[in-house]
Amino acid sequence: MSLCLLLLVAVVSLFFWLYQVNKDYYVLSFFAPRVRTKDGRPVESIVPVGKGKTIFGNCFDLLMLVPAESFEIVRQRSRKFQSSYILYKFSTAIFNIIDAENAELVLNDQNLITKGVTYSFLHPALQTGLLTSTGKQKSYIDLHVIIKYYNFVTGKKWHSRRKMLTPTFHFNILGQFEEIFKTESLKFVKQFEGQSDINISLSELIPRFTLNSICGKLGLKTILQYNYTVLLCSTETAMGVKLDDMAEKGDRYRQNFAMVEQTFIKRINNPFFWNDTIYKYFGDNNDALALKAVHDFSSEIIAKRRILLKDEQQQRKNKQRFAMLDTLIMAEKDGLIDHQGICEEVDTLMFGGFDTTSMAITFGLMNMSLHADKQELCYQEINDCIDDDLSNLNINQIAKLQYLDCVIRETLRMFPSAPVIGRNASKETQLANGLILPAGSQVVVHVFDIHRNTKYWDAPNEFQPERFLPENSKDRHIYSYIPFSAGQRNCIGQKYGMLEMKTFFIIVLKQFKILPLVDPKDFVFNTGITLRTNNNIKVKLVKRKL
Ligand code: HEM
Repeated sequence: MSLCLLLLVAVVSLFFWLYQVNKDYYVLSFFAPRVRTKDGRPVESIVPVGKGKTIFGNCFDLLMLVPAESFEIVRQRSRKFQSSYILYKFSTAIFNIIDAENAELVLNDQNLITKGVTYSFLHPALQTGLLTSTGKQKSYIDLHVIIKYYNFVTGKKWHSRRKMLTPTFHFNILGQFEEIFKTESLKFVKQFEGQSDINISLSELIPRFTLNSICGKLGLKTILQYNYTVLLCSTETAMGVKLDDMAEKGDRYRQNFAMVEQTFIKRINNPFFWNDTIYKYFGDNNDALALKAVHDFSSEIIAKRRILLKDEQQQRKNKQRFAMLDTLIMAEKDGLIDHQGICEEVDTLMFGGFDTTSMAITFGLMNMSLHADKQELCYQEINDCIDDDLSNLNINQIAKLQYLDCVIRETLRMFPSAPVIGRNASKETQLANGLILPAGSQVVVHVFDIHRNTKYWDAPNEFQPERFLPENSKDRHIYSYIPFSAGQRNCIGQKYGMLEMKTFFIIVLKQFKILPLVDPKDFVFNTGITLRTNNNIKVKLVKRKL
């Protein structure tokens, strides 16, 4: 009897303790520390808190979903809440941002420059290069969870790498790379020589162009000279000249990176797999071979560039090209970076540089195909500014193409290559809206939703490049448009990417009219590292009469 009483007291005490603890921690969501407010108001008076599918908060909302379903669920939440919102997932509070005001707060907060916990899923592929690093790495097991956070304290590593690489993206330096973009774009159109019209699969062809361009920027122009294989959508027949050894490796690199991305998505959707150890033993992680292939490709690039650089240094009188990889190799000589560091930056720049621009070019060509009138405006503007022999195709002339700029911007608004940006609150962070995010909270900026938020954009699903004309953008919140992110961790390659895309469009539009072959209404988007669709995006190129 007395034992029963004792047990009852113990159970009641336990429940009472859990009840008390639950005020500060979402107990059933594996003790997620709760977001608080500065003045003690309920959090819900500032932002809504999403109810989960189970009693475990939002832990299992995305479990077992395919990437297309998880992409749609996130969009549904935005439509439902119509404002930024909080979720509780597996011992973490997640502040989801879908408005410009909160995006501004977060992207400019010094406490929020550390990347989100999910970026650590990219560490096997990219290690801690510029995109994923912040500073000195310290991992710890939170008392009440088994999630490993990457809490970067000093910011030293990221700062020094950013400082090292920023000069290679300087506007004056970019001008020198215009030649690579021009050469690669001309190679792209040359493969269609002699054909009056052709259906092409952009999803296949464009990534080859952008991977080749970034390898050029890394300093590999001379070893990645190859002809493209033309993939005819109708027959899927490979036509053209045999790819050389390096080109095949480039294709394999892309395929292998796609496998690495699959792992990333699997881990995002299943909170148990956020823990490296659990994933190692219970996840079907069969991406070791893919990772090896990805790293072998970049290692080969580095090794080849080391040899080329040695030869070039002996030959060249004055430094003409400031290749990115050269900068890293030089810094290695000065003891500022080691071979491992060079590898992680090369992996990061290749990853950051080819997939983002290839998605933007793909959607850009598709948009032009669907809007003949806008395409014609671009074509007229290009003809007015750029001579047919491309002799004046340079950075200054390109800067005059205002409408083309609007078309690219509008494409990146509708289809942001990086649809999500994630941050980790390295310590307790108070936001100007009154919210207090506990240390370890995750912040997810949904760029896709901000770009389609009706608060800033009329008819957001319509392609209207004119929105970006200066007279139409002056009253718009700056953070309502953040395809390249903003603040300290903004995209280092944005000017490079814009120049590459513009050069490509100029050369393609000068020679071809672009006709539609797909309807975006049929598109099914997927959760991914970059914006993904299940659909093969195609257009028809019709030779212009000169
Ligand atoms: C359409 C083209 C591009 C888009 C839309 C884009 C978008 C972005 C975004 C949104 C971020 C922030 C990511 C985050 O905070 O998680 C970012 C960062 C970054 N991007 Fe880009 N990017 C593009 C092109 C490029 C190119 C061409 C390169 C390299 C040649 C590049 C290299 C990087 C790097 C290294 C970072 C990390 C910067 C840092 O944290 O200091 N990106 N990019």
